[in-house]
Amino acid sequence: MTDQIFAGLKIRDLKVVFDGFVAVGGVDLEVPRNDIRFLIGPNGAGKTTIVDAVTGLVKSTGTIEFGEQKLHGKKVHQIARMGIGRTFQTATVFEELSVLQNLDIAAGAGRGVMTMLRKRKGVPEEVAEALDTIKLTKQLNTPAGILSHGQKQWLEIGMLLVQDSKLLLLDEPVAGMSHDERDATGELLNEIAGTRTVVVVEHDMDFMRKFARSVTVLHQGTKLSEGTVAEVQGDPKVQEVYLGQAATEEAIASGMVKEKA
Ligand SMILES: Nc1ncnc2c1ncn2[C@@H]1O[C@H](COP(=O)(O)OP(=O)(O)OP(=O)(O)O)[C@@H](O)[C@H]1O
Repeated sequence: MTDQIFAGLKIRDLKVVFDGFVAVGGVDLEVPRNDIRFLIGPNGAGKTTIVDAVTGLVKSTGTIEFGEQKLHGKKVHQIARMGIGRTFQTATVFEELSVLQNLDIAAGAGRGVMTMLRKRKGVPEEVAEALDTIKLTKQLNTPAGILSHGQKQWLEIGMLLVQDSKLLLLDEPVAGMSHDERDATGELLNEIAGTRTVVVVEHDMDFMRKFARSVTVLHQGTKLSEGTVAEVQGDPKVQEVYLGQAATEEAIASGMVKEKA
C-alpha cells in the first residue's frame, strides 16, 4: 500500500547546519493546501532558514515535498518552476519599470525569447487578474519605485501570482506597513489562499492573530508548538519562550505574554 500524497507542503526531519551551528534541527512541518500558516518565534529561531531551505537557497537534509513534487535536492530555479514562490523582507521589484512591466517580466519568466519579444495586444489575462487581486490596476503605468512600501510588497506578491506559484512563502510581509496596509495585506492573503497555500514568517502578532489560519512556533531551530492562534497563545511553553526572551516590553506588547514574570 502506498502512502496517500499530502496536498500541501510536507517537510520531514529538516536540518540546516551552518559551519557546525544547527540553525534548523530536525523540523517536521505539514501545511495543508489553502492554509495560511504563520511561522513565529524569537529572533534566530530558524524561520527564514526553513523558507530558504524550501526554496533551495540553503543546503539542507531531510525531505521537502509539495504535493507530489519533491523539492529537496533541487536547484533554486527548478523549485521556482515547480510553483514555489517567495518574497523577501525588502521587496525586489524593478524600480524604474512600471507595475505592468514588472508583472509582464514575471509572467514571461520561463517563456521563450521570441514569445517575450512578440508584441502582445493589451494586458495578458493572468496579468490583469493579478493586478486586480493586488489592487494595483489604477497604478498600471506607475513606476514601481514610487509605489508605497505596501504596494511594492503587493506587486512582489503579484509577480508570484502571474508565475502561477501554488505555494507562497512570505518573509515578514507587513514589516514597515501602515495599519491599513496590513489589513489590506491580510485580505490579500485570504484571497490568495482560496486557490493556493500560504506560509508567512512574521513578528507582527496583531497581524498573526487576525489572519493566521494556523501557527507553528519555532525556537532555537526546533518546533515548539503548533495549532490555532488560541492554542499556541495558551501553550505554557510558548509563553515561557517569549518570557525567556527577557520579558521585554516587546514580548509583552506582542501579546504572547501577559505581564512581566
Ligand atoms: N548564512 C548563514 N550563516 C551562518 N549562520 C546563519 C546563516 N543564516 C542564518 N544563520 C543563523 O541561523 C539562525 C537562524 O536564523 P534565521 O534567520 O532562520 O532565524 P529567524 O527565526 O528567521 O530569525 P529573525 O526573526 O531574526 O529573522 C540564527 O542564529 C542565524 O544567525
